[in-house]
Amino acid sequence: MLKETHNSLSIPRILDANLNRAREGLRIIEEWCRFGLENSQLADNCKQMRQEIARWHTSELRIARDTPNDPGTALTHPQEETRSSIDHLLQANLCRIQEALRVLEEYGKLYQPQMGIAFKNMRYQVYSLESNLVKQTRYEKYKKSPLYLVTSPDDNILSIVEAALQGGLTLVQYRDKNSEDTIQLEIAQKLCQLCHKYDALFIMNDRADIALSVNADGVHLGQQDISIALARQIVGPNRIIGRSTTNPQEMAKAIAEGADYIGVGPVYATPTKPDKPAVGLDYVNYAKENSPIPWVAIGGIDLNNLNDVISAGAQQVAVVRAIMKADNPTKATQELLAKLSLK
Ligand SMILES: Cc1ncc(COP(=O)(O)OP(=O)(O)O)c(N)n1
Ligand SMILES: Cc1ncsc1CCOP(=O)(O)O
Ligand SMILES: [Mg+2]
Repeated sequence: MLKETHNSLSIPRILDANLNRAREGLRIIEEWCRFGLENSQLADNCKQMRQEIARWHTSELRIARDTPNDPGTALTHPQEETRSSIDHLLQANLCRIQEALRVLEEYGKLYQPQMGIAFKNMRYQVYSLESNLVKQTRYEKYKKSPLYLVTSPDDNILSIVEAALQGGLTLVQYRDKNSEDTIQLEIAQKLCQLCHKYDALFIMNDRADIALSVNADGVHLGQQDISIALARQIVGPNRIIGRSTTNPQEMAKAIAEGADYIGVGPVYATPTKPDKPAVGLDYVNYAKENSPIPWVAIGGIDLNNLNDVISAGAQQVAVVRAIMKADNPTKATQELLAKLSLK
């Protein structure tokens, strides 16, 4: 099977080690797809790839293994011993799989030409798996966030948002209708890093370009903002796109255009958006009955009326003043979350 010029055991050992590495990495990703995301299609993709790898892992390659004499077994990097989050764990293992597949592609060419081709194809499959996984992981996190903070301009914006994150907030939108682009970019960058430090999602209001440049998790667009199709071109396939809606027609259009979630409101009239009339609880109830995608109630919501919004069917709510103007944003967040968790 081996070409004459490569009849030592070096190449079978390289192939054996990397077949193992790729399989192990895929198994780690598969477990997250299955138990974390409960996504059987992604889990099945991983399984199919593991099975294909197993078919290449013949006894000829396995018997070349010589673990006691492998100088690499004792080598670990401190980064391999710490994983700060699921995202980090997934990233590290996807990287490991891709490296292993590249080794299999290159050294596989010396073993059997078809092996190089097979592992090149698999490398592309893993790129697309990675892309799906990033989106799904983000989207699951979005769906599990009952409370959504939309910011208002404040000199202490970072410390207010951090206080809310300490209270358990997992979803933040940066909304700033007046600052210059350079200021928005700087604040967005800082907020995005802060949110990610707390394992929370960061969404940029209005500006797909800023969302992309700061590596935000998504962008929120209103009826007057750019189209979802254009935003998708700008932010790519893996970021979340939200669209504001005030009635069933706007809801149907946003869904048809591919929004990942919709805003429903303003439920109550609000000084934060004074020119926008309230849509009332009937539209909240309509969303509960009719929206096939996640939706978030927004506008004038606070601790006093939250139960009414929940009773109308809301499972996710967005607030500005209830946190940004609270005396104690950590406590306000905890109180809002406590009510939402009783729903
Ligand atoms: C979650 C959420 N819902 C609605 C809005 C409002 O968006 P839009 O209608 O574009 O108005 P502005 O916020 O841009 O003034 C939102 N930002 N977030
Ligand atoms: C941005 C936005 N979109 C609809 S209502 C609203 C503002 C909500 O602010 P508040 O929670 O302070 O009423
Ligand atoms: Mg807008």
